[in-house]
Amino acid sequence: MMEALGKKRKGVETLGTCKKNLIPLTAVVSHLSLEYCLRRKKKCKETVVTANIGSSRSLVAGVVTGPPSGSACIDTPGRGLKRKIGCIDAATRMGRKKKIEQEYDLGAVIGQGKFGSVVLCRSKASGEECACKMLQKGEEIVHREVEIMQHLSGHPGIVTLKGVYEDADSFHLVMELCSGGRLLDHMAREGRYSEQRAANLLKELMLVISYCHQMGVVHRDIKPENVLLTTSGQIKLADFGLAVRITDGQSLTGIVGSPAYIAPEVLTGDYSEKVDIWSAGILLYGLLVGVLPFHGDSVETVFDAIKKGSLDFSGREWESVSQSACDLIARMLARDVSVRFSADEVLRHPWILFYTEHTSMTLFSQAKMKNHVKLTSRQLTVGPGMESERNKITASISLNDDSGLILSSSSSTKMLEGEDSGLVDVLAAAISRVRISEPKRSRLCSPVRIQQDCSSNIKVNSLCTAF
Ligand SMILES: Nc1ncnc2c1ncn2[C@@H]1O[C@H](COP(=O)(O)OP(=O)(O)OP(=O)(O)O)[C@@H](O)[C@H]1O
Repeated sequence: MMEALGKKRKGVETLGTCKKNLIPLTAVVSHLSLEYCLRRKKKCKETVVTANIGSSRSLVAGVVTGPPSGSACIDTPGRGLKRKIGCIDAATRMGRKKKIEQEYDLGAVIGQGKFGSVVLCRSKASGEECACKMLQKGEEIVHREVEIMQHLSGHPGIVTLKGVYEDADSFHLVMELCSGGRLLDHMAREGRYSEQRAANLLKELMLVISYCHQMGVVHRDIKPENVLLTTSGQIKLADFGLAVRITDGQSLTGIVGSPAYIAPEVLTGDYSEKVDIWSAGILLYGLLVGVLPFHGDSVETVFDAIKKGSLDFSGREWESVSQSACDLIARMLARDVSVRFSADEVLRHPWILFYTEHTSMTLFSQAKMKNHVKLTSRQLTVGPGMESERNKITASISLNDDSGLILSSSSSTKMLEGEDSGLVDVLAAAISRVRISEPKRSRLCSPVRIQQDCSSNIKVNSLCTAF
């Protein structure tokens, strides 16, 4: 298994040019390595900015952000690296007594980051296979990455950090293994995603992003390279090397991220957690059409496109994409941050609800099969203006006493044979007219306690008290 995975990853890395119908990897990969330059050059010494929070002023720096109020992690700019290393000491007291080699067998390289490699490893005690990220000492960023992974640990959509080991030259971060590879590689292999698949994937991702934001963490590097998959296909957000903690109303500065996915406000000044929504919007765009909206030959031209380029959904590649999907992308890629959707707003968008809510999909399938579904009493009729421009469809939506959406539709045969986007638009628009209650936190984000084996040094959901 260890060898097989190592070989698989090696193969994946060669996917630079693609066969017919596959997405060229370069079309979605963030090949311009901005964060590398910045990490090297600045070692994350981001600008310290001040922001008004109610009556108090708060200092925020990229590396030493203030924690959410009430959190145990309190730091102020000026505390040194030694203080931060205390965090790792506390988290890995047991692990540091032993070298990683005493507890794990190290195997093949399964990934290459810019600051070290990721290898397969197997617990000597339990036989469990994990991934081990090896980072050279001297990168302040390690401490923040560890602290944030601990802070977020326990959510099923986040790679669990199982332990941190240290030797003279490097840190070893032992993480749960995501054998399914990177989302980027799936996109390159499989080509454009269907709307249903993209919506389900985006929903999973947005649940994780929503959780991060609720926990006061901005990831700042959302991209398909950092979305890993398990063997069962569940997504796991990885690489918190650029993540930072933030409180409501605080703003961040410092140009970090991967150029093609960077939000415009990152380039011009203060920014907030909404940068993650922008990056996820770019990812959704890539999932649906296989290219990214803002690209260029150099970092500068990419940044120019991000600042000035407009979204264009009129190309051939968009013909089969529903207007509702385009609407969501436009809301996620709104340059005006005040109107850009939050993670929870994305999750409540009709396009997401349509493809991911059980009632909607059941009805959609029934509509496709029978071309006519009628199930209920209390009718909520889609108005006469709801006829799709692309497909001749009429539909009526009803809401039964159990709040299940009910559809009565008729549509052209042509649409049912292949072009579903019109029906999607009609239903999504209808769904948007139904009052959708505020999602309960438990529904949006239900962190589960991950069982960790006894070799783990990290307590689930423990907060680092050293910051
Ligand atoms: N838990 C894991 N399970 C399986 N593979 C992993 C895991 N973590 C990382 N990898 C692999 O290692 C690669 C590099 O990991 P990661 O992104 O964390 O490193 P990095 O140095 O921060 O990378 P980047 O260049 O994106 O900044 C990933 O793209 C992935 O292929």
